Amino acid sequence: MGKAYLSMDKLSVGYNKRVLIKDICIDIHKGEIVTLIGPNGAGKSTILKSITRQLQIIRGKVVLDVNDLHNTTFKELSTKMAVVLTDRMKPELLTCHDIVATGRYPYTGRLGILTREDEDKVDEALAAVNARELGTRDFNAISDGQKQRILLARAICQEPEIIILDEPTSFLDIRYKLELLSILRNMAKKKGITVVMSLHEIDLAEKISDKIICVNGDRISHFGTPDEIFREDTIRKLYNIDNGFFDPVFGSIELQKPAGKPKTFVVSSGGSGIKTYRKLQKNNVPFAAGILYKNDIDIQLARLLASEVITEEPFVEISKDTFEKALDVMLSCDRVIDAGVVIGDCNKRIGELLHIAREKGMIVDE
Ligand SMILES: Nc1ncnc2c1ncn2[C@@H]1O[C@H](COP(=O)(O)OP(=O)(O)OP(=O)(O)O)[C@@H](O)[C@H]1O
Repeated sequence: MGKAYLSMDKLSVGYNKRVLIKDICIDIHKGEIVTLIGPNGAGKSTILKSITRQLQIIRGKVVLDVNDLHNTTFKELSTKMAVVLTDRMKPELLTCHDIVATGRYPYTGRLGILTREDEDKVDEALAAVNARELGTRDFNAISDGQKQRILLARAICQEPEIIILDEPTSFLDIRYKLELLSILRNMAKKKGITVVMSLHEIDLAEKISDKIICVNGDRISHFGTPDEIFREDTIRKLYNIDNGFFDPVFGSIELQKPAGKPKTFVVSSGGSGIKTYRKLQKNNVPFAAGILYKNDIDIQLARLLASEVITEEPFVEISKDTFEKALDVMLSCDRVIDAGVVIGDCNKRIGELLHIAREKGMIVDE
C-alpha cells in the first residue's frame, strides 16, 4: 500500500500530561474508512480529539499528508480536515444555514462573505443530508439527530480531504443512520476523502469500515480489517461480554441462552427455525435443536441460543448415529416444534423423527 495520509507515530494521548493510551502506531490511507470501536470510557474520543488538535498530544506525533499536525496552521488544517463533534456546539442565534455556511469560511475572505458558489455548496450540502427544510431554523431549537445531520452538512461543504466524526450515528434513527453511512461511503469511495470515526454500533462498523481500531482503555488492542477483528473472542474480550454473545456471521449481539435442561425440541431447516428460537429465547425456554446440517443457516443462531444442537455433515444422508442421538435428546423433551423442514432423500431420518414425535403426541404449535 502507498504512503499513509494520516499517521499516528508512537502517539501517546491523555489529559493533564497523564497518558491514557500510549504508543499508538497507525497508518490510515487516502479514501479509507477507519472506525474506532471499544467500550465506554475506552479512549475513542480522546484519540479523536488528539488527532484534531483539540487536545494536546503528550508524546509522539500525528502526520497529516506530509506535515506534522502541530506545525500546520489552523487555516491550513481547516481546508484539509472537517471535524464533526456534536456535543460542544452551543452557538448563539445561528440558523442551521449559518452553521452549514461556516464550513465555507476556510474559502471565504476575512469577512466571511459567501459567493454565489459558496451559497450553492451550502444548499447542496443541506440537500445531501435531507435537511433543506431546516435551513432557517435556530440550530439550538432542533433535535439532536437533526443537529448531527446539520453538522455533517457543514463538514460536506467544507470539502475536506479527511473527515473526523465522533459517534456520528448516536442520535440518528435507522433511516438516517443508513443515510449518513452511505454519504460517508460515497465521500470516501467516490471522492477519495478519508473518514475516521468512532461508532458504538459494531454491526454498522463492520459493514462500512475498511479498517477497525479497537480501543481498550490503555492501549489499542487490535488494528485490522473487519474480517480480522469481528471474531467472537476478540469482541467478547474488547467489551468484556459475559452475559451474551457476539455473532460474527451476522455482526449481531445475542442475549444469553436460557439456562436449564431443554424440554423443547425444535426441528427446522433453511432459516425456518430462527423465529421459533427467538420466541423461545424471549420466553426464557431452554431448547434443543436438530438435526441441522452444518451448512444450514439455522445453525448460526442455534449454536448461540440452543442448549444442545444435533448436527450432521453437509450433503450426506443423516447417519444412524446422528439419528439415534437426536432421538435420545428429543425423547428427553416434553414437546417438539416442527418449524418447517422439507424432507428429501438425504434427510429422510428427520421425517422419521417427526413421525415418532407425532405418534407420541409430542408435536405442539409454537
Ligand atoms: N477532560 C477530561 N479530563 C480528564 N479525563 C477525561 C476527560 N475527558 C475524558 N476523560 C477520561 O478519559 C477516559 C477516556 O474517555 P473518552 O471520552 O476518550 O472515552 P470514549 O471511548 O470516547 O467513551 P464513550 O464511548 O463513553 O464516549 C475516560 O476514563 C474519561 O473519564
